[in-house]
Parts: sequence; C-alpha cells; structure tokens
Amino acid sequence: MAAERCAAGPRDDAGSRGDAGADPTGDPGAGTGAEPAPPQSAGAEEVMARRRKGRAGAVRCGPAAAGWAMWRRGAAWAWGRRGAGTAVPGTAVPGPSAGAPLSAAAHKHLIKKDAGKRIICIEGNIASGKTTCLDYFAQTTSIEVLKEPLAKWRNVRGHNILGLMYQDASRWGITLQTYVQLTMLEQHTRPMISPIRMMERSIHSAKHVFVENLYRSGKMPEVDYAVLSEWFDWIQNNTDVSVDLIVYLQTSPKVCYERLKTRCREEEKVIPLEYLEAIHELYEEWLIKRALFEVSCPVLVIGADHDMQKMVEKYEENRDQILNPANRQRCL
Ligand SMILES: Nc1ncnc2c1ncn2[C@@H]1O[C@H](COP(=O)(O)OP(=O)(O)O)[C@@H](O)[C@H]1O
Ligand SMILES: Cc1cn([C@H]2C[C@H](O)[C@@H](COP(=O)(O)O)O2)c(=O)[nH]c1=O
Repeated sequence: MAAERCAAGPRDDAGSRGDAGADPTGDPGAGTGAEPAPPQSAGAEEVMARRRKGRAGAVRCGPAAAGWAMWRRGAAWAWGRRGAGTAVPGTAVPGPSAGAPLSAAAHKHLIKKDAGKRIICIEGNIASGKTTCLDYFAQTTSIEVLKEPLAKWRNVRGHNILGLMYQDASRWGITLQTYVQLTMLEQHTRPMISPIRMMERSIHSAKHVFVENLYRSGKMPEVDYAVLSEWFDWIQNNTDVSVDLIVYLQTSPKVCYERLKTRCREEEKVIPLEYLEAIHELYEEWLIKRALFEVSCPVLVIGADHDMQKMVEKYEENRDQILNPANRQRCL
C-alpha cells in the first residue's frame, strides 16, 4: 500500500529541532521511490501479569479516547508474520532479565539525586503535536526543553538511519532502534540546568512503542528484540531514566496523518495511515490500558485533535497540573 504523497513540496523540519542541528545529508534512504515497508503492529495482551503495576486511571483531560481501536480495519496490510488479534508474540516474547527486579525503576525514582528537579515527557503519535507543545512551554523560564534528537537519527556519520528504516524496516529497524536507545539515554542522563525538564518522548516509548511495533509486526527478529530488551533492562536497572510525569497527547491517527502530510518530512512520505494506527494502538496499550508494560509515573492525558488555539487553551488549563505536582489530581 502506498502512502499518499505530501500535498505540497517537502517542508522538512530538520532545522527546527533543538538537537545537534545536523542536516540529513548523505541520505541513502529518503525519497528513492523504493517500496516502503514501514513496520506495523498486531494487538497484544499478555506477559503483562509479570509487568503490570496497576490499573489506576490516568489523569484524563478533554474528550475521551473512545472509538480509536479501529486500527484492526487495516489488518490485512498491517499484520506481519507474527500474526493478528490475540496471537501475540506470546510465549515467544522474551521477558525481563532474570534477576532484574521489576520495581527497579520505581526504586531509583526514590533515590534520584536531583530530587528537587522534575522531568516531564511529552508523548504521542507521530505528528500529534509534541514539538509544537514543547515550543509553547519553552517560553516558560523555569523549563528546559529537550526535543527528540532527530537530526542524529538522520545523520549518524553520514548515514540517515531514519530514512533507511522507512525504506526497509526489517533490515534497518534494529540499527535505528539501537541508536534511538543510545541517544535517548543520553538525553535522560544529560545534566539539568533548569528546575523542570520537558522531553520529547523518552527511552520508554522508544522501547514500548516503536521497538514493540517492529517486533510484533514481524519486522524485527526475536533475537534483535531480545538484545534490545537486555540493553533496555540494563539501562533501567543501572542508570536513572526515571520520569516524573508523562503528558500523553492523545490524537486520532487520521488527524496525525493529515498533520504528517502537512509537515511533509522527506523520510516519512512512505508512512501509511495503518502505521499511525499501529503506533496509536501501542500508545493506548501502554499508557491507557496498561496492558503490557509498567508505567511508573503519573500520566496526564490531553486530547490533542483540536486546532492550535484550542490546544493552547488546554495547555493553559493544565499548566498547573503539569508543572506543579502538588496540584495534580491523581497519581499512580
Ligand atoms: N493543534 C494543531 N492543529 C493543526 N496542526 C498542528 C497542530 N499541532 C501541530 N500541528 C502541525 O502538525 C505538524 C506536526 O506537528 P509537530 O508538533 O511537529 O508533531 P510531533 O512533534 O508530535 O511529530 C506540524 O506541521 C505542526 O505545525
Ligand atoms: C522514538 C522513535 C521515533 N521513530 C521515528 C518516528 C518518526 O518518524 C520520527 C520521530 O518524529 P516525531 O514527529 O517526533 O514523531 O522518528 C522511530 O522510528 N523509532 C523510535 O523509537
């Protein structure tokens, strides 16, 4: 299935991110016209008995997320060899390392050195409005903003591994996700210069959403998934990648698809709606249904299908809950 072309010429945002500032030069992946193979996901529900920490509800703002479990409509295209419906990776899913206590992240949360400082991650689907949200809050003096290191993913020593992944996820998925994990670790452990840090996504969503999607769709072999999982577990158990609050910008995949086309990032021109539906479903499983992976911090859900003006109103309505933990309505 081919994705729709961008409505206008490329409006690449490589320079708009707050990271290394590299251009996507040496881009062997983007715009070559090769058949796209973006990774899709199948549904899942298990393994969680070991990992689930609780089903305490998220702090929910704005319209409910109802009706978005429709990604299964695109199943024929979306499901890879690891199958559909309840036929999840199942017993084949490598679990956490033996001896890695499941509550390790929560424990480290308690002993975090910079106890007075807070880390807030803005999570959401591709083109859900995370960067726009961060740009808005960057105007607040007490907040430092760390955007995704997208420029690095587009140029690691001249290689655009984001573009490569979108051209051939089976071949390059492990390469991209290994580097995403490294660069996200670097973001989490970078010294803070302000009382509050707002990050775009996290090492957690990279693993629980994007790696998971590659694996479930059959585009990442189990051995690669196992190695990445071992790395992830080690990082969780030996470094401080804890987060104080997740703000989940909850969008419908169709809205993201429209915004994605407007933004028109070169590598992402091959993305079909079904891919955004698969990513959406994993976000919902992780942050709303709590169906697979532990969430060890509060989650604030903000409906984000609205226009910019309405979104700014919502950010202001929620500013206190986001920035001041004492005023938060509910914590997990
Ligand atoms: N509320 C909104 N309404 C309409 N367009 C939006 C909204 N928020 C962001 N956009 C636009 O959608 C595209 C994706 O937004 P962006 O903030 O880059 O998303 P993300 O960082 O989550 O991928 C951009 O072109 C942006 O200008
Ligand atoms: C974290 C992460 C991201 N990606 C891809 C998904 C998008 O194409 C870009 C990020 O852009 P966004 O507008 O901020 O969503 O990177 C990925 O493939 N794997 C990941 O782990």
